Amino acid sequence: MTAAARRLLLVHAHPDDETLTTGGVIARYVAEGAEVTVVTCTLGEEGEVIGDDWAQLVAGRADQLGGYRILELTRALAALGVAAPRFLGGAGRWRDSGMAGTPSAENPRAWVNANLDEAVSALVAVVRELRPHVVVTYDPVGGYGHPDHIAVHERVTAAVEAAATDAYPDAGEPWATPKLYWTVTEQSALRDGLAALGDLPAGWAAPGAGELPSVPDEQVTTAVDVSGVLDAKRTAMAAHATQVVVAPGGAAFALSNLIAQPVLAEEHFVLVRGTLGNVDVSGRERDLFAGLT
Ligand SMILES: CC(=O)N[C@H]1[C@@H](O[C@@H]2[C@H](O)[C@H](O)[C@@H](O)[C@H](O)[C@H]2O)O[C@H](CO)[C@@H](O)[C@@H]1O
Ligand SMILES: [Zn+2]
Repeated sequence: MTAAARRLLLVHAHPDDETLTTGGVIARYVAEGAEVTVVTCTLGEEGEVIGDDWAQLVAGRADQLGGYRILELTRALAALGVAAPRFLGGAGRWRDSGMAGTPSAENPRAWVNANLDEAVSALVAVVRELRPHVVVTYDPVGGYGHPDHIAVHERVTAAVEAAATDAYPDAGEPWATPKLYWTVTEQSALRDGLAALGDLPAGWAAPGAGELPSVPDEQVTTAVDVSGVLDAKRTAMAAHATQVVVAPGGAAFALSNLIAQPVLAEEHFVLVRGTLGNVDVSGRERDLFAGLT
């Protein structure tokens, strides 16, 4: 398969997720000529805001953060080489549900309250329109347990399966996606990345044991080298300025909780649909499109 023919679809919950866990593969595969589409399911309306400049945009005050995060996402995707954001159901269709246990999950427009059939059929239509060779989404716990991430995992999994059948006949011609992956953080990469961080910026803290999500190394099927595009990934992180701050020197980043996380030179995945392609001596693929002729 030529690089230009390769089609990758990534489905994420909020603006910033695409960069934080898959910004490297987005930039790498765009640079290699693949067709890369990022679909985001909410505008991130319930986010906190780093700094004072845009602090009054939050949900409990002007409630304009979602609109502003469209700009941040546009800038971040530009840094990764993707022309424009794409929101499931159109910008504003579903709202950020907030962290687990917060009242924002009561909002009828919240992603967690979406009509399941409507959400899955919208995802089926995207899959059948784009006919991706590879789809990437979250693992069953949504990475770190955010309700919106868990719902994205469940609905993307259902949609990839349904898209291959004659279900949702109004959503386009069936398409069997060859490979579906979960984006994950490998335990040893996180451990070693944290150990390599030098002094942290004032006010930052190192994570406690187990505070950051990761999976045992043996669960990782695919490790993609993104060392060549880390500057683009850092620029994209910085574009999400209300959500993410990159430490001087670029080795670490933090969200609004100022818990230090390493910027890793590999991004890790678990293949959950499809066949493992050519693997290296460690038994891992090094390419999401491995094995696709
Ligand atoms: C990476 C991600 O999914 N961010 C979400 C998350 O934001 C976190 C949340 O505000 C938490 O309370 C903070 O401690 C943490 O620092 C934030 O990253 O949840 C938000 C609300 O649903 C969402 O907008 C944001 O994109
Ligand atoms: Zn998120």
